[in-house]
Order: sequence, then structure tokens, then C-alpha cells
Amino acid sequence: MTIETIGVLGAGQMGSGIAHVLAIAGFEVSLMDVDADRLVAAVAKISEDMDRQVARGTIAAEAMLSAVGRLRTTVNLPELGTLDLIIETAAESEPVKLKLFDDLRPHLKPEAILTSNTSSLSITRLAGRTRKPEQFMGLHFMNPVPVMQLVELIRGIVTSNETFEAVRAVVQRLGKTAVVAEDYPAFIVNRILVPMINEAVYTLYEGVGSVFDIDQSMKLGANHPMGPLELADFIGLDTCLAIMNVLHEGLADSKYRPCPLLVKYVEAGWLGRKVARGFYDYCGDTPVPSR
Ligand SMILES: CC(=O)CC(=O)SCCNC(=O)CCNC(=O)[C@H](O)C(C)(C)COP(=O)(O)OP(=O)(O)OC[C@H]1O[C@@H](n2cnc3c(N)ncnc32)[C@H](O)[C@@H]1OP(=O)(O)O
Ligand SMILES: NC(=O)C1=CN([C@@H]2O[C@H](COP(=O)(O)OP(=O)(O)OC[C@H]3O[C@@H](n4cnc5c(N)ncnc54)[C@H](OP(=O)(O)O)[C@@H]3O)[C@@H](O)[C@H]2O)C=CC1
Repeated sequence: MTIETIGVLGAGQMGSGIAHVLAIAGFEVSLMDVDADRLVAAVAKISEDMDRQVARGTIAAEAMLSAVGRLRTTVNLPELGTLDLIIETAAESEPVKLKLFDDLRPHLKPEAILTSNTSSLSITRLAGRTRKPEQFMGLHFMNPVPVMQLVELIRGIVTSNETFEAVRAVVQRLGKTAVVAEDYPAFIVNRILVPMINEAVYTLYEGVGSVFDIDQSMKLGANHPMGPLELADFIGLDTCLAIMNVLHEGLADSKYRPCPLLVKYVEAGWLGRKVARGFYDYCGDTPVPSR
């Protein structure tokens, strides 16, 4: 199956980034969210990022105009039913994703392929709640999507080869590099990256270093582009905690227990950059540690 039309479900940071790269690559894109204001904010962010790409010569001004013309927004889930491929990018919560798949099921055309951008959840279990588990798989982009080269492809236990190849062709058309991960908690990147972030939070919790010194250590001592606490804020602390919970429950190993300080920050609503407060406070000109 050749994919030309794509629905992106959820207009948060990942949904908007994915819609951005799909539209540039020439796909017809429908971005859907329950919240109309969020769609307006997503289109504004996409335009701002594309403007920057034009200013730096990464894309031509005409390419931006035609990409914007290929991007539609909607608050009506049934409108996605006619599309070839759906990429679900709602919050990292299994009940939220399962409810979406239930709602979508009656509207999908028979050959439609459904994918999830989940960071950690079982693809086989999610597939079980869809009408055609063989037409479901994991399609995991990295943040920020316009910049990051990698995409993880994850087959559920019954994902068909046709589904896998059609989705892999989309990644190729985006000019990104695909790796194949088996369907185990958090796949490859997050199995390694998020426990490292959790360990950085323990390092703060136990008073080994300050927010600034922990981030500075990993930037200058390990050449990471962002410190682990800065990166946690960038990903979203709710998403980091959800991933640690999936690892902890799914692998039943205490080494994956989420740091209580990470839990506390999420309980406080300090979710990171998306709410302007996490390990850092982003309300001023430069971020400062929140406490
Ligand atoms: C949780 C999961 O499930 C999986 C994940 O995604 S884990 C997270 C993976 N991501 C990372 O680890 C990101 C780590 N950080 C980095 O690589 C870098 O800090 C960064 C690429 C984000 C920014 O790099 P930088 O050199 O500090 O910034 P800057 O020079 O301003 O930007 C570099 C480019 O990125 C673009 N960019 C930066 N942030 C961006 C954003 N949020 N959205 C879109 N584009 C962005 C800039 O426009 C610029 O593009 P051009 O080169 O085309 O002009
Ligand atoms: N953040 C990251 O670095 C990465 C995240 N991911 C994964 O991508 C997914 C999205 O993450 P991210 O973009 O960061 O999260 P965000 O919180 O930024 O965005 C999630 C979006 O989905 C919306 N949403 C929630 N419920 C529904 C629904 N029922 N129907 C339609 N839209 C809905 C949310 O709206 P509202 O806020 O109104 O509820 C919000 O706009 C998660 O599965 C995450 O694990 C994957 C790679 C990297």
C-alpha cells in the first residue's frame, strides 16, 4: 500500500513536529486534537519552525508555502477515517490511547494503517484493541522531530509485513533513519535514555549535586547536547515518569523504580517546558532552577 494521506492524532509537541515533517515531505496531513486552541498553537509553532528553516536556507520559501497548504486541522476524529495512515501522538497513557482507538475504529477505511508514537507501551497490547492488529505498529519519532534523524519501528506480534513496509517507506520519504526495535518496554532509545534521566533525578534527590552542576557535568563531562534534567524538562516530566512506570512494571526490576522527586514534581504539575516549570523555571529570560 502506498501512503499519501496521514492523520496525526494529538497536537502536542510531538504531534506538531510530526505534522511539520510530513507536510514538508509532500504528504497531505490532517492534525487532530480535542482542544481547538491547541491546534492554533500547533500551527503557529509549525509556521515559526518552518520560517526559521527558510531563513537558514534549509527549505525554500515555496516549499514552506506548499507544505502549509497540505496541512489541515480538525477537532473531529471521524474526519480521519478516510486517510491511509494514522499516527497517534496523544499523552503517554494507555487508557487515553485505547479510548482513542475505540473511538476511531468505526470510522477507519478497511486498508487504513494505525500507528502509535508511544515512548514505551506494549505495541502488541495496544494492537489488541484495534479492529485489525495486523495493520497496527509502533512508529516512534524523537523530539524535536524536525531535527532528530532517528525513528524507531516496532512490530506488534501480529503486525503484517505489508504494514511494516508501507510505514518504513514513509520514514524513508521523510529522509530519516529507521531502526527496528522489538516490542519490549520502552524499546531501545528510552530503555537506555530515561533510566539515565531518572538516575540524574536521584543524584539531585540525594544531594550529590545541584540542578546546575548535574546538567553541567553531563554536558561538559560526557558531551551531551543537553543536561539530563534540562532534557527531562524538554521531554516532559509526565512522559518521563510514565516511561519509568512502564519499565518498572513491565520488567519487574527495582532498578527501574521512578525517583520519588520525579513523582513529586509531576504531582505538583511541574511538567517541564510545556508548562514553563520543571527542574527549571522558564518564566524569565534564561531558565533558573525551580528550587
Ligand atoms: C521521550 C522519547 O520518547 C524519545 C525522545 O525523543 S528522547 C529525546 C531525544 N532528543 C534529544 O536527546 C535532544 C537533545 N538535544 C539536542 O540534540 C539539541 O539540544 C537540540 C537539537 C534540541 C538543539 O540544538 P542546539 O544546537 O542547542 O540549538 P540550535 O542551534 O538552536 O538548533 C539546532 C537546530 O535545531 C532546530 N531546533 C531546535 N529546537 C527545536 C525545536 N524544539 N523544534 C524544532 N526545531 C528545533 C533549530 O531551528 C536548528 O535548526 P537549523 O540547524 O535548521 O537552523
Ligand atoms: N515528549 C517527547 O519527547 C516524546 C514523546 N513521545 C510520545 O508522544 C506522545 C505525545 O507526547 P507529547 O507530544 O510530548 O505530549 P503532549 O502532552 O505535548 O501532547 C499530547 C497531546 O495529545 C492531546 N490529547 C490528549 N488526549 C487526546 C484525545 N483523546 N484526542 C486527541 N488528542 C488528545 C493532548 O491534549 P490535552 O493536553 O488537551 O490533553 C495534547 O495536545 C506520547 O505517547 C509520548 O510518550 C514520543 C517521543 C518523544
